[in-house]
Amino acid sequence: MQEVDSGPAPALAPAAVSLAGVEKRFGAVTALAGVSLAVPKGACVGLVGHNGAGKSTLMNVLAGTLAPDTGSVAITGRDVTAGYAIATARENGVRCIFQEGSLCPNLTVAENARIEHPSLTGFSWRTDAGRLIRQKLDEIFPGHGIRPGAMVADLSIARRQMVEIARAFTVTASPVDVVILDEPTSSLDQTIAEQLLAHIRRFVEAGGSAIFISHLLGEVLEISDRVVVMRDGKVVAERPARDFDRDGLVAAMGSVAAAASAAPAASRRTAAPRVDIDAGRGSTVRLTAHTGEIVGLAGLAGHGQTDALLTVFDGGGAGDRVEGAVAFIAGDRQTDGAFPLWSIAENLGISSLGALRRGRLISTAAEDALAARWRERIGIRTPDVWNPLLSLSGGNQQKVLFARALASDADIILMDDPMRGVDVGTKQEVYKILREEADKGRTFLWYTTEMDELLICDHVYVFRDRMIVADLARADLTEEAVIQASFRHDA
Ligand SMILES: Nc1ncnc2c1ncn2[C@@H]1O[C@H](COP(=O)(O)OP(=O)(O)OP(=O)(O)O)[C@@H](O)[C@H]1O
Repeated sequence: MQEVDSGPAPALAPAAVSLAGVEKRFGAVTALAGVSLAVPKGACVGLVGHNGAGKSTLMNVLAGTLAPDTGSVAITGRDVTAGYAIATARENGVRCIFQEGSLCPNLTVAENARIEHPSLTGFSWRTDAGRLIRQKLDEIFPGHGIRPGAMVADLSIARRQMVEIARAFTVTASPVDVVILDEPTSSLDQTIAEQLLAHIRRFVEAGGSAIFISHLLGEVLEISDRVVVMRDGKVVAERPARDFDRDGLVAAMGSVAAAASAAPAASRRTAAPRVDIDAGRGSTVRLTAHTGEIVGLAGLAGHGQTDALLTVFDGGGAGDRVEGAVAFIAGDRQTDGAFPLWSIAENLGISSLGALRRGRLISTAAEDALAARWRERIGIRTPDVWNPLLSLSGGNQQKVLFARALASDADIILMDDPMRGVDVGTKQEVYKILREEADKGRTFLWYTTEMDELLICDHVYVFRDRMIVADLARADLTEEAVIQASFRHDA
């Protein structure tokens, strides 16, 4: 059913930016099959859709980084299609915060800010750029703790994302009228994400326009005035946000509404744990995980969860125990784990080379069969598994990393918040697969920032200041309990 709900007209004044009849093909893939979209002045438009629906492609067209095959772009009613490019977009006040990040790692925060502001010249450009970015960081993320002189490579992913966001809102020569945010909160923890949402609201209330793409539907409903749903390169629904609820959005995206989370099996703690490590800095609680268990790691981002996973990956220290083969699924595929120039099939099979070997060589047929099986099982959207990994949408790349670990013969699977950027329908599939695999005897250690995901776990360790500060049994697991444990309560 491909119907577009009409809803009330978005605005009488010309839209801040609009697209009409935009089509874009990549070889055999039609990423955009005739999309029209108008973003009113002083409004935030939420954009949702399954992985590969065409959201990022649409944003790239608006940002001037991709030329459409057909269709037009207008800014405040003026057709700007001819020769539309990044510079035109910028001059007309359109800024984009890309999913993949665009900062230069070997430059400082201030130097990265200067790249977007060529008007900052003269001896003091570095100080001026530093001041500009610091002011914006202070405004959006009070208490951010980022120095303008810091090298971007030394910043955590969350801080890099904060700089990226702040930079998009800085103004010198050209205005900021329309800001496009493609999954901007995917590496931010909840407190920082809320600071960003509050800033976007202030920005639109002051007359700015925003396009907000996210797979966190609660976030989209909270921030948006209107929501646009895309499916297979088309807009299939568009309504005021208040006319949607979460299930309605999920249905419009073409997925089934979330079922109750998979039930855990009865206690599995009969035998000795498969993982038993000191989780760091004087934790009194050891981190243990048994055969068949899904163990959650919670707490604010950067409080030692990833390091605990890496300790297990390295086999633990003296007095620790890690029994069985281990696989790691990274949350940040740009720095860990993905081989962008390799094919999807090669990326998927790299942890299963033993099983794929025929004689002394890796069998292409076996690699092909493995990739085809997983393409089917978690819906990796591609016409050909031998296409490069980079031809996939962000969420589909993440699915490949996930499939790689599950296809391997690892007993222990470590997950470093890998489900961000994966659409709601696929998430439900993956949760089911996790439980099935745990029932077959695998052990999962899962760092996640999403409460829905913690609820799938058998028990959850909460980290604070690089220590385990709580071990919550499933029965005690509530959002409040996790939040309370995550924050220090100095009386
Ligand atoms: N450079 C490219 N080469 C080939 N195919 C591409 C390229 N960029 C995008 N595609 C394809 O276009 C389609 C739309 O991708 P797009 O990245 O726009 O999806 P998306 O809705 O942003 O997905 P996600 O939620 O996973 O980020 C996908 O099928 C993708 O594989």
